[in-house]
Amino acid sequence: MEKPGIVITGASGRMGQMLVRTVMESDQARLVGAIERQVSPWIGRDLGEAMGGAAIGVTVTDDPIEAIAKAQAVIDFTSPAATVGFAELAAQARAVHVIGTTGLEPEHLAKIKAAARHAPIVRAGNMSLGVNLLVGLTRKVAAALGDDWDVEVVEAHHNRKVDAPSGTALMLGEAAAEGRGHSLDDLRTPAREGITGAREKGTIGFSAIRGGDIVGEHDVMFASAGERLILRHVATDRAIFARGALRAALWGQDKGPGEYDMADVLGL
Ligand SMILES: NC(=O)C1=CN([C@@H]2O[C@H](COP(=O)(O)OP(=O)(O)OC[C@H]3O[C@@H](n4cnc5c(N)ncnc54)[C@H](O)[C@@H]3O)[C@@H](O)[C@H]2O)C=CC1
Ligand SMILES: O=C(O)C1=N[C@H](C(=O)O)C[C@H](O)C1
Repeated sequence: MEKPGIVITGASGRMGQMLVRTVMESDQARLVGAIERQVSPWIGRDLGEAMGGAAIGVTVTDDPIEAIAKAQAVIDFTSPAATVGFAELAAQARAVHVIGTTGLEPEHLAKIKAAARHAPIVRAGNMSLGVNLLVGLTRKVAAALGDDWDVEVVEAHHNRKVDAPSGTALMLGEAAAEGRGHSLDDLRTPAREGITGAREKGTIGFSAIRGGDIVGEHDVMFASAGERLILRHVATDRAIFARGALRAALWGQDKGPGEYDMADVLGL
């Protein structure tokens, strides 16, 4: 059987380039397309050459309809508005859509849900094995410790990141809330600034650091009187996200329409 053909969106981005390398090195998938924005200087160029290497016979395009029509999977780490458009096109092509994009608002999620009626969509704010294990640990620790343990999620990322809190921080916050039998919407504290008043018992707070080339660091802090428990994940290489995304694209090949996450892919 032919290996699944993969299209990478946002191919010139930090994750896009990492995904291209990961798919090219894989013996289980073929790279069949690379999409960028119309304004990108990479449009019309051979992808391998644009990345500073040898030609690979894939031309970067700003025509997602043509590129996605020949794909069995679309791996997409771009922006919320772009991702919604790609979800519709991947659904029309009955291709697996792997979404790593973060910063998605309820209106984007509603459109993604609609697209998932026609094809499988795997979406996660973090595609690494370590973070997805940490999500499960966070749920368990939050359930074991009562709400006299304050939960704070602290994340740090590079200075080009545009959304906060990170998608991972929100996954961890949601897991802590679930452990306490709530949804994050019930327990989330607004960002702190000025005279905020004392901390409300049982709530979940978020802090975001942006600087330099930090790949991604997340702490879930449980703070009580006299002690603190901190669960930590540190990403030092974007390859962990790209490997997870390719794994999701391959896993989705025999799945029916629907919304899935990395816990499904990893069997957690
Ligand atoms: N779920 C996960 O494991 C991870 C998620 N991310 C998320 O992935 C997203 C991208 O992150 P980076 O690669 O660091 O950003 P980036 O800014 O380096 O790359 C994004 C790329 O998407 C392209 N793009 C935007 N709109 C487009 C459109 N309409 N058509 C085609 N291309 C388009 C941009 O030109 C750019 O090249 C962010 O939301 C980030 O939070 C990043 C790392 C891991
Ligand atoms: O933008 C990034 O870089 C990352 N984004 C994801 C997030 O928002 O959590 C995953 C990872 O932390 C890197």
